[in-house]
Amino acid sequence: MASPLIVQVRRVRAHPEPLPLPRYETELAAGLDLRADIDGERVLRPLERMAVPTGLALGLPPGYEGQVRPRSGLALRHGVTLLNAPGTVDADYRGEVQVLLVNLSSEPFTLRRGDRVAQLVVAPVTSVGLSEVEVLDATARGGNGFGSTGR
Ligand SMILES: O=c1ccn([C@H]2C[C@H](O)[C@@H](COP(=O)(O)OP(=O)(O)OP(=O)(O)O)O2)c(=O)[nH]1
Repeated sequence: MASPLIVQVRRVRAHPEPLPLPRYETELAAGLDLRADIDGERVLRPLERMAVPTGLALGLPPGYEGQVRPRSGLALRHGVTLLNAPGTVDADYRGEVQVLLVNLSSEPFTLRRGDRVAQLVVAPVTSVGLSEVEVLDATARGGNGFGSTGR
């Protein structure tokens, strides 16, 4: 396999029981699991949201982004997902990565220290330049969208 892209990671606070660094849980997994760097427990009531600290800051190389994505198991089993999925971590962001969890179920959800709350996918970014025009090139679809092709 090609050598991996190296991404710098910094722990933003010390803790007597540090969490493991994110890792790929299977050989070809796309995402690195992000853990809740909280003390003890925190209950998310139905429809409550929370910026969950991960304890980590990243130094992504220029030309890359971090996508913070939901974990499907949490979503399916507990109705807990991300408000802003996918969250975007910019390559020039040096603050703590946070996970914007929301509890969309009708039951309280208990979050514990070290729980894996989201996954981080690092992806290349295409940076574009905009060219303003009066007329765009014609296509068969034109302005049709929003279900125009039927169900
Ligand atoms: O789920 C997320 C989304 C963003 N961020 C951090 C990294 C990102 O680089 C920064 C800004 O995010 P974004 O651009 O989405 O937020 P904004 O509301 O547009 O804020 P800003 O005006 O600071 O760009 O916040 C996270 O830690 N988690």
